[in-house]
Amino acid sequence: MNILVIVGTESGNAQMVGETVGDELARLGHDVTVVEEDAGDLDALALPARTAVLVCTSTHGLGELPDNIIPFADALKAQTPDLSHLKYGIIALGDQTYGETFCKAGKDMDALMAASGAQKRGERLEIDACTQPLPDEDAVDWLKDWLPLLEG
Ligand SMILES: Cc1cc2nc3c(=O)[nH]c(=O)nc-3n(C[C@H](O)[C@H](O)[C@H](O)COP(=O)(O)O)c2cc1C
Repeated sequence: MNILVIVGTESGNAQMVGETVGDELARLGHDVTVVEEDAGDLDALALPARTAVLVCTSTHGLGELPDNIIPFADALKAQTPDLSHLKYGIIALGDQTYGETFCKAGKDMDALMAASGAQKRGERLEIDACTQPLPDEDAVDWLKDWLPLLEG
């Protein structure tokens, strides 16, 4: 499958998770692209050619998107592309001690993908940095359950 991984990160954790997931997808024989910047140019993302998009983002500020994923979010809001052919999943990194804004960027990206018509597959993975020092392990476990859901 042709899978695009879009990373939102401030200090590298979600980047590590996105790259690990990308490596695993490639190892399994998928055609994978991991995008960590300049995702605001939707044409360059070749979305019509993709089977699925996996958004892997942390949350910063008080529930805000990391800077590097804001152009992608803004492009979705401004252009409202028809992504109804795409399946998507969300891996959200956060910290429970932030309370109400726990993993909010992941939740916001989830809503934006759904608003563009993309079809959600699986539950959003929410990784708590406080209790999970190895977020990439959780992500690879989650990926094993997510991939079969893309078949249908
Ligand atoms: C300044 C700051 C603000 C944060 N705000 C939130 C937040 O509102 N909600 C949340 O769930 N996590 C929050 N976090 C936790 C990060 O999302 C978490 O540490 C994550 O692993 C960082 O991933 P990154 O290195 O990819 O940016 C915040 C972390 C920092 C340093």
